[in-house]
Amino acid sequence: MAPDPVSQFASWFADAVEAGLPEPNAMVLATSSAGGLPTARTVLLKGYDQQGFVFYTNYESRKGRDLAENPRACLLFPWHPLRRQVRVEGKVTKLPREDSAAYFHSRPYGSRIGAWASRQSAVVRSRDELDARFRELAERWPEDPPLPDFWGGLRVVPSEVEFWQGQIDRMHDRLRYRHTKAGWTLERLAP
Ligand SMILES: Cc1cc2nc3c(=O)[nH]c(=O)nc-3n(C[C@H](O)[C@H](O)[C@H](O)COP(=O)(O)O)c2cc1C
Ligand SMILES: Cc1ncc(COP(=O)(O)O)c(C=O)c1O
Repeated sequence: MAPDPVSQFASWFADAVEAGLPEPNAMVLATSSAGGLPTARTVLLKGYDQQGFVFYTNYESRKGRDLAENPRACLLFPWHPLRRQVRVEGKVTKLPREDSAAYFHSRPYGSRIGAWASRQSAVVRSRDELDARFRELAERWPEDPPLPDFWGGLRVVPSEVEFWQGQIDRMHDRLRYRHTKAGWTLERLAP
């Protein structure tokens, strides 16, 4: 195992890509409201480094509202064909606007209009209404829509990262990194 979880993640992520897993960067993001109600959904990992794990979303979506009132999250990478999973826990911070803008402008035009057209997680009357909103916004910005102020990146800053490897007889390997004042400590957990 690597001395820190991000280096170890890099190695397992490379294995997931190499193995040809569909959407190896898909991860389940769990959040909870201030009242303690948990929810989970899939998002795409768009970057990671020693600072943490980054994804992009609508800040006013259900997950966005959860994270505004309770900025803690758990990420789960379900790499079943490799008999592996990785779980990341930590605090969540917003990306600087310039970083969100750089990513937003790298997205296909339609996805950028889509971000504007979708009040993510709100109830919509019909598919037609959604499509009309898309067309209206595409007319407003025939090219280069700006970054919406309600959209951008979030970073999960890891405090614990667990690497799980399936083994025979359900005697799996579970190795957990925990951030302490002294740096990262690595512990083995019972399967
Ligand atoms: C494979 C996959 C990847 C997804 N990636 C994202 C993403 O990166 N960002 C995002 O906002 N929603 C993404 N979604 C949609 C979310 O799962 C979810 O439906 C949406 O963000 C609204 O979630 P919420 O109402 O809990 O906030 C993805 C869905 C799937 C199935
Ligand atoms: C609503 C939504 N936002 C953001 C993303 C992130 O990916 P991309 O920036 O590649 O569209 C996805 C991916 O499925 C998505 O469904």
